[in-house]
Amino acid sequence: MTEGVALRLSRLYKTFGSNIAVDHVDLEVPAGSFFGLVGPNGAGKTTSLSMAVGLLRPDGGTVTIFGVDVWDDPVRAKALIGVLPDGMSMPERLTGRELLTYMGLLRGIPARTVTERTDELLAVLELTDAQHKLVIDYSAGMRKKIGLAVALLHAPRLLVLDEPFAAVDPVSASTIRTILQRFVTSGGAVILSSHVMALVEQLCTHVAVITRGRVVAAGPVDLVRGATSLEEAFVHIVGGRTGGGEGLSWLA
Ligand SMILES: Nc1ncnc2c1ncn2[C@@H]1O[C@H](COP(=O)(O)OP(=O)(O)OP(=O)(O)O)[C@@H](O)[C@H]1O
Repeated sequence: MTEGVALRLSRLYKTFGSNIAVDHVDLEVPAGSFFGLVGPNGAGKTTSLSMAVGLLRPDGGTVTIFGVDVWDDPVRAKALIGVLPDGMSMPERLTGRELLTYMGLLRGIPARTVTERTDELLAVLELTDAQHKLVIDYSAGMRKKIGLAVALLHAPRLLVLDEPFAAVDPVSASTIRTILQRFVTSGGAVILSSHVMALVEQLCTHVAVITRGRVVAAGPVDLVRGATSLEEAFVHIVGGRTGGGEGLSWLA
């Protein structure tokens, strides 16, 4: 059933030289779900999400967004998604307001609607005071917030967010959480990557654990974590810790 699936990755595959970054990943993000993608550093999260949104061409497999193939019909697919990439490259020599206006007009949104939405997004994300400052002069957290505003501007049905809470202060994080929860409640779907298990546990309805390019567990959060916390389940699934207790004796 295509309508019930916001994002489907099928046998997604990507190599960089001899390194298999994404190894035949299958993933289904149900419409109306809040989906967390977790995994150790270098697991393949960013690579998977970049392919999912049409930023990086896969070596194999397919991606569909509400049934639209991202690589066969990118224009239709991209109208359905809002993207917050990791280490995003934005036109940084624009002010926050100019950036939103530019992106809105580029998306073909009528000018008056762009202005209304820009005002609202800047206010909700507490960026009104910084609206006339160049994005290049924004802090890391402010960049995340303006990036999120860009992702929301065209009222997408699926949000794909790479580490949306990294460098964001607790008050802003709480604002972003509320916005995302409202987005999901009103029928949208969100997939986000994060290293913060407590946040994924609290926010997400579904989670997938990816390690060495493979999905090793996926499903509703309650099922994946079982009777433990998500963090314990994660450590168990991903394969133990090195502990950090040995070595580095010169530090003592
Ligand atoms: N442009 C690239 N060129 C070469 N190798 C790459 C490139 N991008 C990613 N990789 C490799 O692909 C693998 C997956 O990287 P990816 O960035 O997807 O991991 P991640 O799960 O997002 O990690 P993190 O949590 O540290 O952000 C890693 O081994 C990485 O070194």
